[in-house]
Amino acid sequence: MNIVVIGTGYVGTTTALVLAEMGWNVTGLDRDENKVNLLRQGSLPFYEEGLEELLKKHLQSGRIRFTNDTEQAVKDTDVIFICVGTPSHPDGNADLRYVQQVSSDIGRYMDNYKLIVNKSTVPVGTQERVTEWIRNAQLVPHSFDVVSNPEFLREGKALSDAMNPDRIIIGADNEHASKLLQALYYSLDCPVVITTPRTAELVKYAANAFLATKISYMNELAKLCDRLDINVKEVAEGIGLDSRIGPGFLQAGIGYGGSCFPKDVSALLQTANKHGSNLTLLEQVISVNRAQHLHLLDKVRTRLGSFEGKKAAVLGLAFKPDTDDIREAPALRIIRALLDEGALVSVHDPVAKLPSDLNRSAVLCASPEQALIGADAVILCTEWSSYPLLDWKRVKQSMNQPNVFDGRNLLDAKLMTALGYYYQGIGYC
Ligand SMILES: NC(=O)c1ccc[n+]([C@@H]2O[C@H](COP(=O)([O-])OP(=O)(O)OC[C@H]3O[C@@H](n4cnc5c(N)ncnc54)[C@H](O)[C@@H]3O)[C@@H](O)[C@H]2O)c1
Ligand SMILES: O=c1ccn([C@@H]2O[C@H](COP(=O)(O)OP(=O)(O)O[C@H]3O[C@H](CO)[C@@H](O)[C@H](O)[C@H]3O)[C@@H](O)[C@H]2O)c(=O)[nH]1
Repeated sequence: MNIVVIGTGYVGTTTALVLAEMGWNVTGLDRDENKVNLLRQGSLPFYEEGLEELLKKHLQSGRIRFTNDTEQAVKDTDVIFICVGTPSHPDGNADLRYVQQVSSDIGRYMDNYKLIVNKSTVPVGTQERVTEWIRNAQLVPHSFDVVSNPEFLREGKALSDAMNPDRIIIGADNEHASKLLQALYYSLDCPVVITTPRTAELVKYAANAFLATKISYMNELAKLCDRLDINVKEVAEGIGLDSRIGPGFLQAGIGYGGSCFPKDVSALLQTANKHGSNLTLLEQVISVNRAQHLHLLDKVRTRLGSFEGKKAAVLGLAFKPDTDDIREAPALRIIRALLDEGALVSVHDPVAKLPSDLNRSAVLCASPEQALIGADAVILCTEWSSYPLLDWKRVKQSMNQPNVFDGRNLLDAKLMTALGYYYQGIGYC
């Protein structure tokens, strides 16, 4: 069986490699020639542990290839996975232009039956729209099925999440299509939920919105903990041991970012609004998240007085560790606020780079030690595992004032205080 995966971003590349690892012949298709060339040479267009080795392995085994020839790729295949981006419109609705474009391409070029599997995160009703877009673009009628099969991988853990999923959701409107997809996934050992396409589409948004709600809840609780002198990490441990709550996604911090939670929570709200339903809880989840970085900045301001002329060393740019993705990263909000208030900002991240609009106003340093020289405050924004290993005793000598504001509650508060730092986390840590 030949499979084409359209879109070679995080989801497409990971999906293509996992399918190749299962033994299928896979073609990765992207309209971005640079990405296709990089992948052909065995390099990833983004940072993700473990994927490059698998890419090299399957380029060699011949089970994976990359192309930007849509017509040929569609004609040569039996199964097509759609993994293109679904960014936000300014009003929060999902922008489906890439999904529409690939659907039209599929319709135009198909010459026999195809199973089309949508892995992009799309609003309820999109499976029906994709079906219509394909049908409208067909020059000669051919049969096809469109199945909704949302993806749940996390950046930084893409490979292990895709190889060992908690569940597979298959939203199909006929048994033939759902059986075909189940056969493709034969080697994955996890529960499979067979449902309608619309339910599958909602499951994806509902999962992300629920996880975002857990985070905003802990972030609000952390502010209360700061007033009560209670450690929010201990509260998280205490409630997380309740099997009905679970320990995951209870880490308070400077808010969630990334290419998924912010856009998906907004898109779900838009869906609710369009259908006359209120999801007021989610409105609060968003507003808590938008303001969460300000809580840390207030702590810095209280300590330093004003930011004018002060030097802040920001550790971590990426929206989470083990990725170079800076989309909606809380660190960027913090850097922009510091610069607006006259601070000098030095930044370190093991892999992420500054966006072009901050390239001149903030300084990206090659090491955390370099970023800390002359600093009045360290502001830790991403919990990279290398930061606790820094020689904090030594680097203190190079700072102007030994202040550490830990936006991810990563460092050991007692140790930092014993070393002579003024240390503040989120939620009396
Ligand atoms: N990033 C994640 O961790 C993640 C996890 C689960 C689900 N998702 C969802 O999966 C989808 C893809 O996310 P991503 O992060 O991989 O996106 P991405 O933006 O990193 O990659 C999308 C790719 O699609 C390509 N593309 C767009 N239009 C095309 C066309 N007409 N023909 C060929 N290629 C085309 C782009 O060039 C790009 O390389 C989104 O809907 C996202 O919400 C993402
Ligand atoms: O307890 C926590 C857990 C996470 N975060 C933050 O939440 C954001 C998202 O983290 P995470 O969910 O680990 O990363 P993503 O790669 O964005 O993955 C989410 O979004 C993907 C795209 O839809 C889904 O596939 C995944 O299941 C879902 O976890 C990051 O900024 C984290 O710092 C917290 O603040 N506290």
